[in-house]
Amino acid sequence: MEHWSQYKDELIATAKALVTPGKGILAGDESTGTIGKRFASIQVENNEENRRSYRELLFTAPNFGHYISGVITFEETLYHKTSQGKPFVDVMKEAGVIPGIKVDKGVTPIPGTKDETSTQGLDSLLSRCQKYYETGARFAKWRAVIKISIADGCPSDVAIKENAWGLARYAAICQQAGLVPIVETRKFLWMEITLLKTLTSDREVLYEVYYALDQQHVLLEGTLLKPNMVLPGTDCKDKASPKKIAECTVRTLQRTVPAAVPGIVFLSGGQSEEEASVNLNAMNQVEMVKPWKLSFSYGRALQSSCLKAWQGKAENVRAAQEAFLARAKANGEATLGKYAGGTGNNESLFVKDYKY
Ligand SMILES: O=C(COP(=O)(O)O)[C@@H](O)[C@H](O)[C@H](O)COP(=O)(O)O
Repeated sequence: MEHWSQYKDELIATAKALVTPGKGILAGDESTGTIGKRFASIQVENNEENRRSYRELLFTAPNFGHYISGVITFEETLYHKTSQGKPFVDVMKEAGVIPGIKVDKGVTPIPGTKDETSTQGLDSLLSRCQKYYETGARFAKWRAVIKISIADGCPSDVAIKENAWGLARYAAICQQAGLVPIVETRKFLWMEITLLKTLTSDREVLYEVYYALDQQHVLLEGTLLKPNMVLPGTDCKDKASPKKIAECTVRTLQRTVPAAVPGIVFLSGGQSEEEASVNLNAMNQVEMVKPWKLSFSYGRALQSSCLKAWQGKAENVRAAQEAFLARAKANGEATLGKYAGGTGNNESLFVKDYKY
C-alpha cells in the first residue's frame, strides 16, 4: 500500500480534469496582504466583505466553467458564501469548476544563503489537508520561490535541494489526504537575467524536484507542475519572440518533466495579459514532442482588467465579469493553440521587489 492508494483513481481523475483541453486554472489565492495591494490600485478598502464580494463576482461570472477548470482559493475564501448564503464551494461545483486551496504559509530565509528562501507550512499539513478535503477542495498549491541571479550565484545547491525536498514532502502529504498537489516552482528573476541563464537554472531545479518527488513516492499521474515560462529578465536587452520562448520552455520541460505528469499549468509571473496568452498559445502551436497538456494557472493575467473594470462598485460587476471571462476565454483558446491574439492588455504586470 502506498500512502495515496485510497485516493489513487480520484487523484488521477482530478489532475486530468484540471487540464481539460480549452480550460485552465484561476489562481484566486491572493493572501490578505496581496489582495490589499491589488485593491489599493483601484482605491478599494481591504476588508473581508470586499474580498468576499470580489471573489463572488469571479465565481458567479456566467459560464466561467467553460474556460476555467479549477480555482485556487486562499483559506478564508474556501469558507466564504455568496450574498445569498450559498457556499462558494457549491457555486464552483455547480459551474463544473474544481475547488482548490493554497496550503503553504509563505517563505523564510535559508541561513547562509544570499536571501534565498524555503517554504513553510509542513507542520500540521496533513490535518489541514484532511479538513480542506472535507470542505470540498480537491487540489492544492504550494509555492517554492527560487532566486535566479548571476551576481549572487543563485540558485545555490542548498536552496534547490531544500525547496525540492519541501515540495516533495508537501506533494506526498496532499496525496495522502486526497488532494492533487500543484508543484509550483516560481523563479524570482534578477531583472537583467538572460534567457539562457533562466533556461539552465530551470533545468537544474526541475531535475532535483522530480528526483525528490520520486524519492518520496509521489504518484506523478496525480500531480501538476506550475512553473514560470522560460523568459529573460524584464531588463534584459535581448528580447525573445513568443516562438523562442515556446521552444526554450518546451525543451526545458522535455528534458526534466516525466511524461507521467498529466499537465503543466504556467503562472503568468508579471507578463502582460496579452503576453501570457500569446506565449501559452505559441507553446501549444510549436511542433515539438509534448507528452503533457500545457495550460494556465494565472492570477494577475486573468484578473488585472477585471479589477480595473470593477472599482469596487456594484454597478460595475457585469463589466468586470466580462473582462474576466474575456481573459479566461483567450487563455482557454491558447491551451488549444487557437488564440488569434489582440484581445488582451499589453501593460506589464511585473511587480518590482515583490516580497513572497
Ligand atoms: O500562483 C499564482 C499566479 O500568479 P501570477 O499568475 O504570477 O499572478 C497566484 O496564486 C499568486 O501566487 C497569488 O497572487 C498569490 O498571492 P500571495 O501568495 O503572494 O499573497
